[in-house]
Amino acid sequence: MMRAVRIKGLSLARGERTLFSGLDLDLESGQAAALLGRNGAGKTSLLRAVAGLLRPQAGTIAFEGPDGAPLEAEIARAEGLHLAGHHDGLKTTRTAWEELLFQVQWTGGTEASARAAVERLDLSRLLDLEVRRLSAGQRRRVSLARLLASPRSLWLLDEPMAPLDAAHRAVFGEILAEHLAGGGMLLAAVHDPLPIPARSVEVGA
Ligand SMILES: Nc1ncnc2c1ncn2[C@@H]1O[C@H](COP(=O)(O)OP(=O)(O)OP(=O)(O)O)[C@@H](O)[C@H]1O
Repeated sequence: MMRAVRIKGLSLARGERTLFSGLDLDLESGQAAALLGRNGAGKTSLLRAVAGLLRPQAGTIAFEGPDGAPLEAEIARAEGLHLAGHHDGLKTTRTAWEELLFQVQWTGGTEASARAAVERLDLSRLLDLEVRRLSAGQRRRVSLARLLASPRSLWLLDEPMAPLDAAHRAVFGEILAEHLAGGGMLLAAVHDPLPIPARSVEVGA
């Protein structure tokens, strides 16, 4: 199980432009960090770099298991983290249930865990609808259900609450608190405060 992420001296660039450099961030089991910064500062890019989808210009991103044992980055990423972004990666022509089940099974969860997540995120009435017919908030709840249904230590979330209504923000806050209490970690790009205690990390120049 992943117990820590250590980012040292990280620089990221898009095209010719350096977004930020020299970023250090340690995240350990049970901790949350809120990535703050203006539009275009590089918060999404940082999440993608941690997920292994964007190669750093400089610096390192390392993952640790129990007792500080280093984890091989490729395995840590494949088995230890979830990335949920703006583009939620849901296939729009599948029904909500087909898509959720596919994603949950792909990431190591079970049908039973998917059903439990459906209950928790109040998705039962939406399951037969094609993803393209869901509202932004409903779609986001489908993608958050995946996090619940296939347990992974590190959640990388890009403005997770933006499309959620007040009631579902409250549920989401409880889910985050449980994830951290169970030893999980959270790195979230946000413009509004997270509904749980989190360290603030300013991204960008
Ligand atoms: N595929 C890409 N190719 C080139 N530039 C990109 C690409 N994706 C993003 N960028 C640029 O990288 C910069 C950082 O984008 P990023 O999405 O990481 O910012 P952000 O801090 O998450 O912003 P926001 O608060 O608006 O979500 C932006 O200027 C953006 O235009």
